[in-house]
Amino acid sequence: MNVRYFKNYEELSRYGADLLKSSLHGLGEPVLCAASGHSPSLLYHYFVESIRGDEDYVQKLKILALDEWLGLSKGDPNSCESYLKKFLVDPLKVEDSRFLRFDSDPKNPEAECQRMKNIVDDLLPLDLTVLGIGKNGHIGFNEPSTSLSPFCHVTELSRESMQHSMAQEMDEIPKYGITLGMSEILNSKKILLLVTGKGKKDVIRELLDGKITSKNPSTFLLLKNQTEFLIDEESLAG
Ligand SMILES: O=C(O)[C@H](O)[C@@H](O)[C@H](O)[C@H](O)COP(=O)(O)O
Repeated sequence: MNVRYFKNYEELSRYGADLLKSSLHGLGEPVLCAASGHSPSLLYHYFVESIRGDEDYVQKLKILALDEWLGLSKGDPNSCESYLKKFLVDPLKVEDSRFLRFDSDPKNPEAECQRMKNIVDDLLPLDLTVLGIGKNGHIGFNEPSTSLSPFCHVTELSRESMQHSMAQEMDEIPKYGITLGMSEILNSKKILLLVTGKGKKDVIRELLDGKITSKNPSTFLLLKNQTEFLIDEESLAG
C-alpha cells in the first residue's frame, strides 16, 4: 500500500500535481480521468500552472469526467462538467472533442451509460485517475452497498452525496448520479486517491485497516498496487 502523509491540503496538492505531471508526461495521448469536488481543486490548479506553456503536452491530453449529477440542466454551474471546465479544460484550452463527459440531463440515462461505457472501453486502460473520497467511503458515485457495479451506471445518491458541498448551491438536489464503475476505475494504470477534508476520519481508518468491503468502496483501491494514497494529516483528526 503506497501511503504518503502530508501536513496539510496545500502540501498534498503540490505533491499530487507533480506526480500527475510526471506520470502523464511523455505518453502519446494521455488520458486523465478526473474527479470533481474540493479534494482535487488545488492539485488541478498547480497542475495547470506547471504545464500551461507546454503546448505539445496539452494538445494531446484527454480529460475524462469521472461522474455527474443526474438531472442538472446543461451548463449548470454546479455540474461536474462545469467544474472540470473551470479547473482543467478552459485554463488548459483542451479542445472540446478531447473532453469526454456525461450528459447531466439525458433523455435516456441507461443509453447515456452505454455511450460513456463505449467511450471508456476505447480508452482503457486509463493512464491516470484522480479520486477524492466521500464521507461514506464512496469513490465517484460508487456508493456503499451490498454490491458494487463494474461499469458506467446510474446510482441512487447517498445522504452524504446529497449533502456534498457541490450540491449546496443547486436549486434542486439530484437524487441520482451517473458514474464510472469500479472495474473502469481500477482499470487505470495509476490512481491517486486524495484523502483530505473533514468528516472522513472513520472511513480513512477503515481503509488503512486494509480490509476490502463494499460498505466502503474506497477499500477496493487496495487491490491495485498502482494506487497512491495521499493523506492529509488534518483529515485524520476529524
Ligand atoms: O466529486 C466527485 O467527482 C466525486 O463524485 C466524489 O466522489 C468526491 O470525490 C467525494 O465526494 C469527495 O468530495 P470532496 O473532495 O469535495 O471532499
